[in-house]
Amino acid sequence: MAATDHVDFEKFMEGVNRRNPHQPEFVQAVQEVAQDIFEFIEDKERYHSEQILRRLTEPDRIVSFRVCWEDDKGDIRVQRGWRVQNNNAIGPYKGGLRFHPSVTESVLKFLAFEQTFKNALTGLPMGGGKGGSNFNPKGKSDREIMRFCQSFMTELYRHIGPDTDVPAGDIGVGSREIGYMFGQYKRITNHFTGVLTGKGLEFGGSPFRPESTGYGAVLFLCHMLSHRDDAIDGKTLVISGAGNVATHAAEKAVQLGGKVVTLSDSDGFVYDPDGFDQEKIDWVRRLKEENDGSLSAYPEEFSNAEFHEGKRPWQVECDIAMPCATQNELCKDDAKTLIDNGCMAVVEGANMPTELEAAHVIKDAKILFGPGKAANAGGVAVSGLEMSQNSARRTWEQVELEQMLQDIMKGIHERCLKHGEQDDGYVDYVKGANIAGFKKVADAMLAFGVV
Ligand SMILES: NC(=O)C1=CN([C@@H]2O[C@H](COP(=O)(O)OP(=O)(O)OC[C@H]3O[C@@H](n4cnc5c(N)ncnc54)[C@H](O)[C@@H]3O)[C@@H](O)[C@H]2O)C=CC1
Ligand SMILES: O=C(O)CCC(=O)C(=O)O
Repeated sequence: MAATDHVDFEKFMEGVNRRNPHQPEFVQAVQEVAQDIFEFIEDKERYHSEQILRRLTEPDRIVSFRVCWEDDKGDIRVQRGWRVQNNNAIGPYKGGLRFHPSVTESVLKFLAFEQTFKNALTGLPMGGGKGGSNFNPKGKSDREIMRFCQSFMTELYRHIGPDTDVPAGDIGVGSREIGYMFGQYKRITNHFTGVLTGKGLEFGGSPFRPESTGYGAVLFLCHMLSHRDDAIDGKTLVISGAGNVATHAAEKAVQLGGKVVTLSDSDGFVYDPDGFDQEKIDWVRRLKEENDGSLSAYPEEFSNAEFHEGKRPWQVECDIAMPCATQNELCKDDAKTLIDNGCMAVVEGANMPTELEAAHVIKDAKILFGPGKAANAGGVAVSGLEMSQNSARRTWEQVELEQMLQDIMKGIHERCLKHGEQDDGYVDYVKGANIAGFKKVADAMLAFGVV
């Protein structure tokens, strides 16, 4: 095929839309990546003739299954479960499981697609996958969670394995759920093996996995700032979310001299003008982990703070915004408000928290923009290290893992610079991450021929 005969970006996206009806999140994720890839492969014939991007937008396989469980009243409940195995060109499928009522096939396909590039960016040998269920853990008893996890794994176990596919946690799936699922896997298969990451330390988990996503995102932010001869010390941060990623991002930012003034959940956001310190962050963590509570209770405990019901925190003045809750939580108007208020950096702790139009506003303003697939890759990176520890049947110390995470985040930043630095000195981190992630996976696919 001559270079001029290539399918162009618009035609390509028409095809993606046609083949994936009613899957807006997946189409959005593909569009965000494909824009940059089309520019990169313009003069690279093999990527076109071998249809690499077309192949990458068709998951290797999607498994969908019924999850039946019994609630505490004895009623039978039926949920849907999925595992999307997107691409294993550079290693076993790897990526989290999400339990949330908003989970659909589209959401999991977008997450698995993103995960493929993210995992490549870490430099570790991991392919991309994602899974989960529309099960809502909110308000469920511990026994109900256990029965659901066991039922979920009773089907999932036949599709995963330490060299095949290694799931982990995501929204609604923490160490408790991983424990229940690992227990069931072991019981069914009689294998004690590294088939899940994020496990408890007593049974093969890695120190530092809980901290790694949030800490890694702040380390990535620090690299972005230092590339501009700046630092986090003294900066005000607005963070959304109150879960694993948000609270650990807040903790690391505070340790490094930042002032974090918000956290949020699905009920609204807390503004604390005095800033969150370790005691307040621990309180939020306990509220969420032990009591499944709402942040609306925060001002009763810390009197200077305000709770803003049903709102997101992007109106609050800040130097740095870190969306760490969920997808599409920062829209075009939010982006404009942040920029008007003098925000100098948006760094994504969550996966695709920024709507496409908002991302364009941020890029056009030429402020720093750290995409999730680079900024939040520290979590899956330490999961990759947990896989290595399990294979070698050993455990590294926390200090060793912290050092490895630092090196990995530095490497990801360098890979983004390599492909994202523009002639005027502006670094397009989105483009840099997309191209660096794509190139590694694409070159492996080329080596395999047409499969
Ligand atoms: N846990 C991990 O290691 C990694 C997580 N991520 C991403 O980070 C984000 C957060 O995940 P985790 O902290 O692990 O989950 P989590 O379950 O610990 O916390 C999620 C938080 O987001 C809030 N939230 C959920 N839906 C919301 C909505 N519609 N509006 C406002 N708030 C909402 C919840 O209230 C909760 O505070 C997700 O996008 C996830 O995919 C990315 C990389 C790794
Ligand atoms: O640690 C893992 O494998 C899961 C991480 C994840 O789901 C993510 O990076 O979004």
